[in-house]
Amino acid sequence: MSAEPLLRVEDLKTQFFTDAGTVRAVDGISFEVYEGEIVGLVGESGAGKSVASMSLLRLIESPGEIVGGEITYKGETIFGLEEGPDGELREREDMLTNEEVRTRIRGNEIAVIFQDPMESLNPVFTVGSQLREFIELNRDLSNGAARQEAIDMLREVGIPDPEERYEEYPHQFSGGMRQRVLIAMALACEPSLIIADEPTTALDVTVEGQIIDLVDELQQKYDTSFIWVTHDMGVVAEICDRVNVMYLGEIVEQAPVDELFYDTKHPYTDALLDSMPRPDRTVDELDPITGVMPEAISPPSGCRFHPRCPDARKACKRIHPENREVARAEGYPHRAACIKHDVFGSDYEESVPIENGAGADQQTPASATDGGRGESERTDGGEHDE
Ligand SMILES: Nc1ncnc2c1ncn2[C@@H]1O[C@H](COP(=O)(O)OP(=O)(O)OP(=O)(O)O)[C@@H](O)[C@H]1O
Ligand code: NI
Repeated sequence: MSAEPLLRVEDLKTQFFTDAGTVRAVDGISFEVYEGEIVGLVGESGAGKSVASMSLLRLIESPGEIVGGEITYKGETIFGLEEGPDGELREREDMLTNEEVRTRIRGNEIAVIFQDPMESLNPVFTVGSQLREFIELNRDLSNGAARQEAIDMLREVGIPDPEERYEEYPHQFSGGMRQRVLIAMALACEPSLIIADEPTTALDVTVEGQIIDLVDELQQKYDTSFIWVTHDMGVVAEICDRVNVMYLGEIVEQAPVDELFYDTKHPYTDALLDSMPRPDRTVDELDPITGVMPEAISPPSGCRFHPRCPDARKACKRIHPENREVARAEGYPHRAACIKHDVFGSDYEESVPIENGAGADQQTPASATDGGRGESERTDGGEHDE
């Protein structure tokens, strides 16, 4: 593990101010991406994975806003706040301007691949011309040189007959082929980091496997770092070096991938793993995670997972744990936000178990159970605006 991470995210908070209330979509997440590694962001739908990804490139639009935290990329401040003379938070002086993020960072340094290639490809232009124009704009190449580069890139990502396919339109490509084009586009400017938001979710399993193999191969060749967003633990196992598990806007566990699978420290990760089909288990043995994830608008008190957690005790309703280092593996921290671990020094052991599962009310919002989130204790002792 090299000294300085490529990307450092600290206590990032992104909220949406809606008529129904404030959606705390990303609620204080911290993680790093080192050079050449593939870091997973995994969790159920609504966990905040996409909002977190978009925040990294400052692509959040109104009514959404990054309200706190710090994003540092290669020593530059993509986002950072400081306290002004009047005590109000303001953007830090060294924070990159919108213009700088747009021209210097997006595409050139950090590229994004989205789930639906049709959102990123224009149906009325040929695939080749779009790729060529993108390369021309970003790399200062002549039209002819950019065209050749585009064809080479199409070949590189495994598009057969790239000269002919260059002249075709996006609808003439299959889903998997379109996703390959987006990978070519992401790689075209040789970025140091690619954020891939569920890029294989819409594909069938065989094609998904092919795309994952391709990314693995390209990653080794170019040494590009990736943030890989997915809800699929199988994909995580295939591709990630380290993993962040998200639940309701928070990272609840973070570890190198083998460590996460074989020495799981958070009950939510356990539940995700149990709900995943595996070769050593039959379908009947699959345990769906009980209950549904509550809304990010009114998260439960204490540990946000406690209403669905098989290990939950009364203390879990009260204490809101931060993601704290509970072990080390392969030179990296293994962090978990669960007070059953000794490092939290909580009264978990003496606390009475809560009935979850059959018969128990899974979805009781905080307000109905424990007087609301306002009464949660934080384990980090820091000040929190709850
Ligand atoms: N524009 C918006 N306005 C209001 N709320 C939003 C907006 N975009 C996202 N959210 C909310 O933010 C939370 C996190 O959403 P996000 O899309 O990041 O989840 P996700 O983990 O990417 O889920 P999925 O797997 O379905 O893509 C959700 O509660 C969602 O409803
Ligand atoms: Ni998403």
